[in-house]
Amino acid sequence: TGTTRPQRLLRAVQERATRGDSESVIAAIDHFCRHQEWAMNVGDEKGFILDSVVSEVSPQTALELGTYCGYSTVRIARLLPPGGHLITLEFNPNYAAVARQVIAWAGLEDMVQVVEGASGDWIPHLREHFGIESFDFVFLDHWKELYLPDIKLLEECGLLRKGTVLLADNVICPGTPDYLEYVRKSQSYESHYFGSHLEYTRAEDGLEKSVYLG
Ligand SMILES: Cc1ccc(Cc2cc(O)c(O)c(C(=O)NC/C=C/[C@H]3O[C@@H](n4cnc5c(N)ncnc54)[C@H](O)[C@@H]3O)c2)cc1
Ligand SMILES: [Mg+2]
Repeated sequence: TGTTRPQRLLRAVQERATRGDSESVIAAIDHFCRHQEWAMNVGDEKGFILDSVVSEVSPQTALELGTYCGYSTVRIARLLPPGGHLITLEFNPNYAAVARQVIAWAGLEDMVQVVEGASGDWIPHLREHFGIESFDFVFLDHWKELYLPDIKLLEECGLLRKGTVLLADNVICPGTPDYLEYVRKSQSYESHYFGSHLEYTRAEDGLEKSVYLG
């Protein structure tokens, strides 16, 4: 029983990145994924688009669905404004354990809450548990067939407000057809597609930014 890929990714961060330097943590993960082992992080090319949307929204409250190793968690948290906070949901305890260490290595543990459990179970309890009124920004990067049910649940729980920005990874590859159709057809969303590539490859992929209109 050797190590898992997330554990090897964490070791690469601890060996190559400088504690407290989130840019070096991001660079260490991208290097690991390009030169050692591909992993399903949003990556540097789509990460640049993620950065620009997060900077534009400058969210006080942010939610991420699917932490995995914490790469996009670090990308988002490093750009939060003073007082900003990111809740990230991850149901695999092994991934959550690695992500917590990656986030801590980047020195961002005070801005981030890694919550272990399934999004469908947790979303109805976020308000009472974390005192969240609504989210300014939501990043979707978990199982692709859960994107649609989970934003519908966020709507039903009143956790979206006029202007909440949703950003969804992988809308082309692996693809999220039912989610795309919904946000592009619904009168409640204003959607825009940012074309890019599947992380660390030349395959087409992209991010869909959808603003909730209430
Ligand atoms: C055909 C094909 C295969 C793979 C790819 C490549 C490719 C590229 C990508 O950027 C991808 O994001 C993916 C992808 O499958 N991502 C799924 C990501 C899951 C993470 O989220 C966690 N999780 C899953 N459901 C939940 C849930 N309810 N509540 C909380 N956490 C959840 C899991 O525990 C994982 O931490 C795949 C491209 C094409
Ligand atoms: Mg993804």
